[in-house]
Amino acid sequence: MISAFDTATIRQAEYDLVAHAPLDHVMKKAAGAVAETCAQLIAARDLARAGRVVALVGGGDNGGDALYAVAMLARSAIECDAVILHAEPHPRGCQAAEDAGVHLVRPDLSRSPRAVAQAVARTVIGCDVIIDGLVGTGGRGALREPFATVVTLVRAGLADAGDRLGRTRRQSPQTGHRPGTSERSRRPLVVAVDTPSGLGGEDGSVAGVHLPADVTVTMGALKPQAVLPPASYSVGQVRLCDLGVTISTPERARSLGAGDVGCAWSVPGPSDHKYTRGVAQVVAGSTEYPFTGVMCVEAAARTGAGMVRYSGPAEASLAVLSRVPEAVGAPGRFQACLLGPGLSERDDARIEQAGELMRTAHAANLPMVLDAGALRAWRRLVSQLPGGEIGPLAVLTPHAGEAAMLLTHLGAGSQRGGISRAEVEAEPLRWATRLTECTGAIVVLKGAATLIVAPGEIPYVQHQAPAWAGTAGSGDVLAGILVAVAAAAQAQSEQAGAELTQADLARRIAAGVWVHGTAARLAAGLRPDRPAAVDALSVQAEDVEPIGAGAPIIATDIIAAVPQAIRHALAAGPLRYAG
Ligand SMILES: NC(=O)C1=CN([C@@H]2O[C@H](COP(=O)(O)OP(=O)(O)OC[C@H]3O[C@@H](n4cnc5c(N)ncnc54)[C@H](O)[C@@H]3O)[C@@H](O)[C@H]2O)[C@@H](O)CC1
Ligand SMILES: Nc1ncnc2c1ncn2[C@@H]1O[C@H](COP(=O)(O)OP(=O)(O)O)[C@@H](O)[C@H]1O
Repeated sequence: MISAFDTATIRQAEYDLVAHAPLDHVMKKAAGAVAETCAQLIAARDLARAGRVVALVGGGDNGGDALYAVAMLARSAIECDAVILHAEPHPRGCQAAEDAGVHLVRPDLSRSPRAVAQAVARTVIGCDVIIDGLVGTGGRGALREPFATVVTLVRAGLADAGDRLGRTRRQSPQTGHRPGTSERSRRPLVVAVDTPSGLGGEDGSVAGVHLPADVTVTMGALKPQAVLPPASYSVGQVRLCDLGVTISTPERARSLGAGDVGCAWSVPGPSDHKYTRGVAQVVAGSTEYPFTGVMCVEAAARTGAGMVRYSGPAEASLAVLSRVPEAVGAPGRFQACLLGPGLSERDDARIEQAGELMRTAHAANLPMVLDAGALRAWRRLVSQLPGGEIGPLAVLTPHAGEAAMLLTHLGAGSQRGGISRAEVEAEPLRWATRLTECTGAIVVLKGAATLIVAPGEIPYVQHQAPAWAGTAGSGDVLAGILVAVAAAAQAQSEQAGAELTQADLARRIAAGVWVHGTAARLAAGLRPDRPAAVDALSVQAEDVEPIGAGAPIIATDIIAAVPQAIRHALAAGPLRYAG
């Protein structure tokens, strides 16, 4: 499990630690982790020369960390510059850097931000690693000048270097030459100290310009921006420097790892049979989208449902049964239902069928997953329920557009005119939380990072899926996985004679999201574990997964990889013995 805490909480814990330690002891430990990371990245470049590092230094302790880091690197013969961008940089850090032979560059800060930024850009040219020590946890609001212009220019320079690299790579087929790791990683890598400058929001939102990092070496504990989107899309690989802080307050967000999923997963034992493993009922597809049900049903079956029942239009039933002959067309008992993928609002018969199943599930307090068409038909469906309440075991799976539509429909925004998709994408946690408050349901807000939010619970955020997973039908596969997970959870509770709680269901749903993302990784040819080894500083530079790693996939490839993803989770989870 990866846990992120509020920045203010972490700062307080760090202050307590620093107060009882010798002068700059904690800062040197933090700087050591930054230096170690830079040295590893440079070593992986396979250079004939020693390598060059440029630190961008702001006025606080974040800049102090950067200065001590370059001092350490300079002592191991790496060429280092520190660009001082504040009138009063950390004095002992500056002294240490100077003593170690770091070249201190002091642009004239009375000049225009552009002139200062150009001086920075000139220093950065040709370096291997940029250490971002402008602003850390002490940052307040959007970056001020000259930092904003410095960051804008450095970003532009990095993009140009990336383009030049791209052109070189495109030429390689003519020469038959395949670029090696060192050539591929020629663009300077950005190592952020604690947090990329400009990313400071506690909820993952991003205000203004920021400097995206390839690696973020974070101190003490993970800050919200390390896991919450959209900020989390700019932290790169996160490495945690354990300063020995203890934090007793609840997390801001959590992410399940393979071992957690292995623990949460229902596995059949000798006394189990198809009914105790969970029966999933799927209502998907319509005359407009006849084949959506195929993906939902197959995904549910491959996730390990004891049985999958399917209801849909006649032509769709034929398609489902020819692809998954194990599916059952006859109605009957079920432990969880999935309503909505490929459901058209114009298909009254199907909406009526979904409404009937919803009433059955609601009356029996069974989990139900509502996706796509069921979200669009919200008013028609939910108004049929007693009190118009969907209940705590409902799981809503909108993407940002659907979430915006539903929030608008529920009157959740403060502005007239409703909520837009862009607003949800800019503040996904805020809006997923709002949606969960308005409905009382578990909300799975899908995206590159998928949030799983339940009222009053710590949100889960899962980052496993590669961007290749954003392909038509991928959400149908997720919905199929989730209904199987929900059916298994309900069946297990029934066996134990206990009520399935919303918190337990939310955790299992997060595990289902992990399986979807991991299956997509495997299908795309990536290793199952996303290289975000937050508890290790020793991860190699090759482990930094570039954007675009892997290969295109289609949704059915994800289904095929589901069993392998589950196998991986179970192997990482506990050994289970009878009794
Ligand atoms: N607190 C601690 O005990 C420890 C802190 N450490 C480091 O210290 C950092 C926190 O240090 P500080 O509290 O000095 O804060 P920072 O160094 O993060 O930021 C403060 C500086 O940034 C400026 N600033 C704030 N908001 C800005 C904005 N929007 N635009 C431009 N400039 C802005 C301030 O004027 C000030 O100069 C951490 O991120 C971490 O890197 C580590 O050394 C570990 C121990
Ligand atoms: N950039 C991305 N990176 C990772 N996963 C993504 C990305 N974009 C979309 N996804 C995932 O792909 C799925 C798309 O679901 P959805 O939008 O409902 O598609 P469809 O309706 O075609 O099935 C979701 O699980 C989402 O999290």
